[in-house]
Amino acid sequence: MKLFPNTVKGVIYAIDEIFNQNRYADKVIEKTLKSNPKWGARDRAFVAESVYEMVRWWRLINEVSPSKDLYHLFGTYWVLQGKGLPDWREFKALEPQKIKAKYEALIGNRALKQSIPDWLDEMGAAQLGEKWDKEIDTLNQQAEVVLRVNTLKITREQLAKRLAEDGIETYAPKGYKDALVLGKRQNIFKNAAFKEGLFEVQDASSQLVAAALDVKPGMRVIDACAGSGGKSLHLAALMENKGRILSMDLEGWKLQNTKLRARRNGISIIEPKVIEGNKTIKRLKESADRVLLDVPCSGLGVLKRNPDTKWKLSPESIEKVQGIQQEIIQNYSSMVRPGGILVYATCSILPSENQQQVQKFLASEKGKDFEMVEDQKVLAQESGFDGFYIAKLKKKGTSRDSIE
Ligand SMILES: C[S@@+](CC[C@H](N)C(=O)[O-])C[C@H]1O[C@@H](n2cnc3c(N)ncnc32)[C@H](O)[C@@H]1O
Repeated sequence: MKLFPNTVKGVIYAIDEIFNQNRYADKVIEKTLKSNPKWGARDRAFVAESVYEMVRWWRLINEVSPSKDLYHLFGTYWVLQGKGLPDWREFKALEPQKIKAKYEALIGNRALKQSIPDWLDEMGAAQLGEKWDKEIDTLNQQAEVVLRVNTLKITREQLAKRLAEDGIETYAPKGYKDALVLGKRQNIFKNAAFKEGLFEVQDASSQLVAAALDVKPGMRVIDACAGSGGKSLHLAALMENKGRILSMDLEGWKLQNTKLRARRNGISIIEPKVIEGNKTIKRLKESADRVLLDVPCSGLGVLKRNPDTKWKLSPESIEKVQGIQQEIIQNYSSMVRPGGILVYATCSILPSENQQQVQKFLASEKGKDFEMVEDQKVLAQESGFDGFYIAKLKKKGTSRDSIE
């Protein structure tokens, strides 16, 4: 593959913004692509992919590169990809053989070779034991692009056919009834089928969350950490757009996105509600047949698509989010009616954010009203998709599902 000075310059600019100005990788890439409208599809793909991969392998590249010069770091990344360097002045000081030898000498140092902080390697090994080695290796691979078919508007077969007519090949992964995986990475948001609300982009593991709630048309459902509404939209489709979904979050701007997405999806049963403290929760006591707690988490299960997470996390930030998770399950579980179902989910692979939180809740005063139905510990190495945790709990008492 040939390198071009202007796109490499774009990559260097983006890396500088991310690591020296502390900006988010996805936002920086979006801005870089926007300010270079003349780049073609291949140039854009090259820039986006190179930036994400350099972010992913940042620690390793820095270890192996002869200096911190951004062109040297890019060149080192390029050599580690097994590619040849052009005869540019910026790459003169780089010796590919030396770079490769330095890389080979890292054998046995997992944190460096997998390009993660030491503390994360220690935490992963302590919590996942022998599964950690393969898990971090899998989480360092590129994510596939997965669509969730909006079954309110189209079937999976029909959507696959429609996309194939546009030259977009997909396959239907086994065990995920509404999912389609793209054969090749591309910007699918540009496709007319997206604008018509025929699908959303949502990882296959994430699609297991709404499915775990076992919703029926007509139910009253609360999605208490709804964010921009990924799971709310899925729930609405499973409910055939009948019943009521209260999509709640602390952040109003995220719920605005939920509203826009619901409109595109042809959904009318979603009602956004900003949480204004405990009184909002208290007012909804025992009001829902189903409550989803898709709680904030470390995001360690989705490192494939958000590689910069590992540079932003710390042991302290993980401990802090664990406190919030326990607070949410303790307080928000009160909204489930007797006989109803509570689902606790994270996109983390750490037991301390997952089963240990649920066990702590079940052993507490408020948890005494609940029993575990089942939980799914979805590791990336086993699923082939993101890492997730999904626990389904039932509130004791007689079920009186409010199907209208
Ligand atoms: C994992 S994200 C949710 C993703 C979303 N469910 C989706 O499928 O797109 C967690 C969300 O919890 C929200 N959050 C954080 N603390 C909260 C709290 N105490 N109560 C409710 N929501 C909270 C965050 O704003 C964030 O949107």
